[in-house]
Amino acid sequence: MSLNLQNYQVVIGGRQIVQPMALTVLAGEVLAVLGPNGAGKSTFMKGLCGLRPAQGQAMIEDVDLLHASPFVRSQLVGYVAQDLAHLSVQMSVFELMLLAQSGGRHAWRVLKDNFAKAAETLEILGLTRFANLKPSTLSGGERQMIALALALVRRPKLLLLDEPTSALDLANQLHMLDVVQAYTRQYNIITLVILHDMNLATRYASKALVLDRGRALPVGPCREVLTPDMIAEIYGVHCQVVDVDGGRFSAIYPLERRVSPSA
Ligand SMILES: Nc1ncnc2c1ncn2[C@@H]1O[C@H](COP(=O)(O)OP(=O)(O)OP(=O)(O)O)[C@@H](O)[C@H]1O
Repeated sequence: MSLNLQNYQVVIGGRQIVQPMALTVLAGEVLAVLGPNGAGKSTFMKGLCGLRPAQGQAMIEDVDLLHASPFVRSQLVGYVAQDLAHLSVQMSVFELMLLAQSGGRHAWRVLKDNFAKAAETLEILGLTRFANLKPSTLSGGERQMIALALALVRRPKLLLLDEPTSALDLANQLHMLDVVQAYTRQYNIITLVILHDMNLATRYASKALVLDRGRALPVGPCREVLTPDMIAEIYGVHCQVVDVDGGRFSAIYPLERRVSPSA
């Protein structure tokens, strides 16, 4: 299984937000999506799950996501948005975990295995203690973890995460991305994750896609893409890359801003 984008682009109100691009991501891979503020990362991702008017082709398992029905798309794609306002409902986390498995059907019945999947997913993420609480009573970071659980409980083939760690403390950033990486490998799915933190990207993603004003730079392994030269050119920041823990990790350390950022 793979995700194949051909001539994929997003135009909104006559403005080309994502320029025509091609991309292949293989099953079991985590692809980090990076780029400056306003580069088009969220729009790129929303186009794949039908929330923005994308053109071209986005094939997964012989289905073109751009022409699939919302129900078919919901069976294939799990999406965690940046804005989690939709979690402010008068339902408990466990009820939402059951609802998430309905795939958007109007006539919805709770199936026997829906309960087991909901409980198991909360357990994997260490969220069982929140099952009977309403998301509105949880912290921003806890809600981000719940949003991931709601995406995973539907066993997606394509997992799309828009800055999933933005509200998480250091331990939970690692916990969330450990789970995402392990889940991606274990279930052989495809994960695209928007991250601003390049160190998290190099640690958890096998490849990186950098968007610059809607234009996709060539995709490759994080260490080959996230170089000081690229960061200086695209972000206007002078960085040093250092090996950490005997080369097990590489860390990108910003030294100084070279030019004023555009956003
Ligand atoms: N619905 C919309 N209508 C018109 N323009 C939009 C819409 N959504 C996004 N844009 C524009 O598209 C550009 C890219 O926005 P997008 O949110 O995709 O960027 P991003 O890379 O995710 O940014 P950030 O890192 O700040 O979240 C911005 O200039 C934004 O104003």
